[in-house]
Order: sequence, then C-alpha cells, then structure tokens
Amino acid sequence: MAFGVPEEWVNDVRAATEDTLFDIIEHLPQEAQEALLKLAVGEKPLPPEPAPALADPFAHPDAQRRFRVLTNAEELKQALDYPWDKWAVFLHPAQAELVEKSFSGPTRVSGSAGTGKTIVALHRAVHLARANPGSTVLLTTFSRALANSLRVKLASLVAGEPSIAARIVVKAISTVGYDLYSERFGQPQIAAPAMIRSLVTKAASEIEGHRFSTHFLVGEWEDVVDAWQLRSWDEYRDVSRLGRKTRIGGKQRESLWSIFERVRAGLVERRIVTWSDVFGRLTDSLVGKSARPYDFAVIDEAQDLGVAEARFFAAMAVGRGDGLFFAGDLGQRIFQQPFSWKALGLDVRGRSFTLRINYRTSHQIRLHADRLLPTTVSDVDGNAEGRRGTVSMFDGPPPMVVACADASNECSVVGDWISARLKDGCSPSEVGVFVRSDAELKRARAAVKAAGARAVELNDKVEVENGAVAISTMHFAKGLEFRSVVVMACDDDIIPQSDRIESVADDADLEEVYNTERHLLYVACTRARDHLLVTGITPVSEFVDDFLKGS
Ligand SMILES: Nc1ncnc2c1ncn2[C@@H]1O[C@H](COP(=O)(O)OP(=O)(O)OP(=O)(O)O)[C@@H](O)[C@H]1O
Repeated sequence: MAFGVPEEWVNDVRAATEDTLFDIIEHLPQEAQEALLKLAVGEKPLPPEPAPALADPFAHPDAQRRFRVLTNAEELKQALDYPWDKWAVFLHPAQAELVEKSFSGPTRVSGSAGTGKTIVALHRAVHLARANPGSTVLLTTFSRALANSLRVKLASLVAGEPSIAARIVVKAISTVGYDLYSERFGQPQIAAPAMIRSLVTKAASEIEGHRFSTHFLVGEWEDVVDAWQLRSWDEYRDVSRLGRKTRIGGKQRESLWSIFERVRAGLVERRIVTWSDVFGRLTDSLVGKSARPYDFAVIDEAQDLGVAEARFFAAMAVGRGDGLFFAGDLGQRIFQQPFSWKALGLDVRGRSFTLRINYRTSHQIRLHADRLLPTTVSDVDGNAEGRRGTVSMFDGPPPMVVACADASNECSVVGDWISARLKDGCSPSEVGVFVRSDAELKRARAAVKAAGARAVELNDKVEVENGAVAISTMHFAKGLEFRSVVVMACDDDIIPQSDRIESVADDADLEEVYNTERHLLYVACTRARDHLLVTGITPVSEFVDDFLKGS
C-alpha cells in the first residue's frame, strides 16, 4: 500500500502473474503502476516520502500527476477550449524536476527510446522562457522535419501565451547555423558530400607514394580535419585524432596533410564551405563579445551533435548556468563519431540524468529492442548511461520476426501484415516501414503497394502524410513514432552494411561500425507503439538473433 496500491486491489496484486499483471495495473494509480512494474523486473522501487502534515497537498509530486494548478485565465481558457494531450499537462515527477530545476552548467537528460526526452526538452524551453522574461530560447533538433513536429507541439503548449511563443525559436541545428551565418557573413554555399568526395579523389591522385583508399580519406577529412577545423600541418600533426582509431605515423601523416591542404584550397577556390566551417566561423565570431544569438539553448537528439556544433553551443553559453540543456540517447547515435564533450567545455558530469518510464513502446517490443544494445553505453568522457530498469507503461503483442525465402516472399508477408493492421483500424499514416539504406527502399515500396496502400517517402523535408504509409531509411526514422512498424530487408549483408565492414581499417573501427549499425536497427524498432514486424531474406542479419535471444 505504501506504493499507492488501493486497499481493495491488494489481494489481486498479490495474486498477479506475468500474464495478468498488465490487466491489473491498468486499474491502479500511475505511481503504483510504476512501482509494480519495477518489482516485476527485479528492481527495488522506493516508496514515496509521506508529505509533512501541513504541506500543500497539491504540491506533492504524485498529486501533480493528476492536478494541474492553472495560474492564469489564459491557461483556463485553453484547458476549456482544447482537449490537451496528456504529455502537455501531466509530467512524471522525474520529468517535472528536470524541467523546473536550476542548474550550474550544461545539463543532459538521457533515457532509452520513448522515455519522454523530447517532451522534457519542449517543457524545459517553455519553462526557461517563462522564468526569464525578455530572454530568447532556442529549441533545436536534428532535422527540419523534427523541428516542424516540435513547433506543432510547442504551439499547443503555449497557445494563448503569444509573448512566450514569440521568444522560443524552433529550428533544425543546420538552419540555426545557416541563418546566423547568412545574417553575419552572407549566405553560405555548402559543399555537397559528392563535391568533398571529388575534391578528395582529385587531391589523392596528385600526391604520390600513399595507398589510402578514398573511403578512408573522406572519413579522415570529415571526422578529423574538417570536424576539428584543422588549418595547418602543426595542428594536424599534433591532433589526437579522437574518434579515429587507426594509428598513423609521421611520414604517412605528412602525405595525408598534403592531400587535405589541397582539398581545403579547392573549397576556398570555389567559395564553398562545410557545415563545420559554418559553425566554426560563428564560434569565432562569439569570442570576446557579450551579445549572444540566444540566451538559452535546448538541444534534442544531442547524441548526434557534431564537434563544430558542440563547440558553437559551448561558446554561446559560457558563464550561463542554465544556458544549455541537452536531451539524447547514446544508444541512438547514428551520424557522429564519438568525441569528448568535456574537452570542448561541455562538462555534464553531475548534471546527467536518466529517464526510465517508457511511454511509447509496449513492454514486449521494448524488451526485444533492448537486446540490440549493451546494458550500459558510455560516452568518451566516461559518463555511463545505464539502460536497465526502464519500464513500459503498457502491454502488447510480441513483435513478429519472419525470415523469408526471397524478395517476393518478403513482399507478400509484409503486404499481408500491413493490410491486417489497416483492417484492425490502424490508419495508413500510423504505419511506418523502415529499411537500412536507399538501395532497399524499392522493397518497402513494393510491400506497401502489395497492401493496396499509398506510400510517402520521408526525408529531411518530407513528413508523415495523412492517408499514406510512411517509408524511409532508418536514419529518417529518428524521433518519430507509429502504431505499427515494419523493419524490412534485415538480410545478413544489409545490416550491418557489408560495404562499411569491408572498408574499415582495423578492429577498433570495426567496433564503431557495428555499434552504429546496431543503433540504427534499435532506432527503427523503437518507433513502434503496439505492433512490430521484422523481416529479411534468409540468411538474416546476426542482429535479428540478438533481438530474439531468450524469446
Ligand atoms: N508525461 C507523459 N505522459 C504521457 N505521455 C508521455 C509523457 N511523456 C512522454 N510521453 C509520450 O511518450 C512518447 C515518447 O516521448 P518522446 O518522443 O519525448 O520520447 P523520447 O525519449 O524523446 O524518444 P526517442 O529517444 O525515441 O526520440 C510520446 O508519444 C510522448 O507524447
């Protein structure tokens, strides 16, 4: 009863089994649900502290889950006019604490997929704007599509408070860089990946006596020379090449630098810049100036922040305790090599928090997806994010895995499954189909067609559309959620991607490739709320075995 189980339910709870637990807890208060789920997975939850006799009963964290004290007439009007989404009103006490607390430096909220990090980021931005009249708050995330989705949620959270809404700027990180750079230095011409590749290939052909592959050179350019904005041989010679594991001796380094010098000169000649150049120049422009583009920045999907962007945010928030708030999951890092945040002035030690209630994904799907990742993931600075002890708030059917004989077999398995979901009442836009890369999109298209549905292909600009099943590579699945998800084409040479494996230079680089490939599959599977189907052509990916381990 100390956990909040009402007396009349105690006997049912005592008699609960693995099969009946979810039916029973549906009837219990949320704090009791969470405590029982933790007990069921072998954790030891602490009973809540009783409130002192004279304390305001509405101020207790568990009371706040049910009551929202409206502080002004606008909020009351909004509550009467709009049926608020639950997340907009009732935060879990662990979420509410992170939203409202004042910190003395950069702060990071972690948690596995679906634990409400984005919701916390959103509320945090509103809280900062409310608590600091006249300030501007940047709420930023990875892609334009995710920024749009944040904008829609923000509009419902601060409808009726135009003065708050006007001070919160929601933009994708690249748009933040592009707009500020345009204001200060004129519109940047950004180098396309194909341009970098061609400059690297040309420069490499001009330097004799090396045997570096184009793949290696592009990686070294992106992850070391460009990311860390190295401009001279001395800087390149002394850099510790964080994130790149292959050791390179003096002579080899000299020939590499000759190549990269040519790449840099090629960019300058064409008046083209990279994204790292954009953020690097913006960072330099902040040095010694007190004016800042934003007073506070709240950064979602922070696990994929690049070096130059991290440096820019660090410079923006120097000396401001609450200046930076990051939300992210190291287990979902899919774009960036790991690097030390601390070395750039972003020290989150002691201000790193983990959310553990999963609101998105059924118990069964989460349990399977969690098997794709280790139980603890650490960053370069040694901050460990434990993934154990997360509980889902609801139950659902187990995910289905089908190893198919060939592409046409897979197409009909997936087509039938999608049709069945649509017949169950799922609308097409509540279904997502994800594949490893562009090359497998045609398999997804064929399956959606076989289900008799229309498809929309998501990317950085194209979003989920009413009446259409969403198709995309796993990269664009980031941050989204669907009632039903299919992860297709999990063949053994597709995930982990064989090209990436074949081009690695040593074991340490191989480990990084395996990690990001696992992260991709984890991101794709955890987009599902209720139903998940994973398919591939036999032999299927080794990751599928991990997914099924113990089933
Ligand atoms: N306090 C809450 N009450 C009800 N629903 C919530 C709450 N917090 C989050 N949710 C819901 O849980 C789902 C996942 O939330 P959110 O997208 O913030 O998770 P996330 O941790 O950012 O996930 P990911 O890492 O996959 O991007 C959303 O549907 C959100 O509305």
